[in-house]
Amino acid sequence: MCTAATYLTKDFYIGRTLDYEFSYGEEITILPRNYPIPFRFMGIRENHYAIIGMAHVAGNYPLYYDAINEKGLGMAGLNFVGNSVYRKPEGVKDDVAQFEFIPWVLSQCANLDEARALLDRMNLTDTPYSEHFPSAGLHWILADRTGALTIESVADGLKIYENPAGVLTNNPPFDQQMFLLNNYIGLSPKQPENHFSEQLPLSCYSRGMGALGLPGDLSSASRFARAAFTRLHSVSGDSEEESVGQFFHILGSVEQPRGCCEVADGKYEITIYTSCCNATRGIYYYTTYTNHQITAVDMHRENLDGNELIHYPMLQQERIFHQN
Ligand SMILES: C[C@H](CCC(=O)NCCS(=O)(=O)O)[C@H]1CC[C@H]2[C@@H]3CC[C@@H]4C[C@H](O)CC[C@]4(C)[C@H]3C[C@H](O)[C@]12C
Repeated sequence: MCTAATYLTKDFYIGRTLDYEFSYGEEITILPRNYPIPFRFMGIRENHYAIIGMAHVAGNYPLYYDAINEKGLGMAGLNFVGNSVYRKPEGVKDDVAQFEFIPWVLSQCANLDEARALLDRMNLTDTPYSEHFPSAGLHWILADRTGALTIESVADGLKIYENPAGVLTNNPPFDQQMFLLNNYIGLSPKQPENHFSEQLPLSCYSRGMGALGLPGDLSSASRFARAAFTRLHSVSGDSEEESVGQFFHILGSVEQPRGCCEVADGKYEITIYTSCCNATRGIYYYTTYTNHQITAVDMHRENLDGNELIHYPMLQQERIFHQN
């Protein structure tokens, strides 16, 4: 499972957890402005916005999982297995292979409005990257500081939803996830009043009882509700440290410790990495399962006019600061 979220303070942030039982060997990857992007059906784009994100680099091609561009637009792909249905290229609309979706949007759209117009004329195809990489069943969150969309290619077409919750997890489809939030209409960060019965002398015996009933398990619908509640009630200062710190707390509410989600005999899904991109400033922050120190890769510290891919492996070593 995975969870993605957006966050707005002075700057705009977007990030995700990547939860799985193994890693594909992903790296923080910068696609500079003059690195030609070959699209399967749409020609080669020689010049474009610079992009930074997490990608598996295959044959010098960045297969992005999540990324931002230099204009402040961000996007993340999350598993949507069993519901995603892609089409064949038709030569009518813009045919875009599922694995090219993130570079397709981020290379040419400066904001959500431009992306909406692009999505209106797009056909998402099932074309695999190669025989080693069959097309992944995904859905996406696409966001800038003005709002967020969820994009789902399903049996009856390409669905584009406004996403006022600012979070995305996995199944079920997004409209059902939003509907299920109705179940939690009574939840609040404030202490509850006794609406149960005036005939009983009920009272709060602990702090935090306003959100009693918020699900604590790791299922996708439960993570959706928990991440949405945490994000929508989030309070932080607007400095970079406070914003990034708070963002990691939002996604920390849905992180997966090894042992709680068994996917096969003795195999467990864990939060392999958590990212937080400052989309305004082009900085990719991350932590990994084994390294809690927030580490940053800043696209503007690289030559963005270059034409070579730049990639950094995630630092995995936990560093404990010994205070005495
Ligand atoms: C496995 C991950 C989702 C984790 C998740 O959600 N786990 C819950 C399982 S469950 O929801 O409970 O069933 C997803 C998220 C992004 C994906 C890559 C996107 C680029 C590229 C697209 C190509 O077409 C295929 C290879 C490719 C490298 C993809 C591999 C893999 O698919 C990645 C890593």
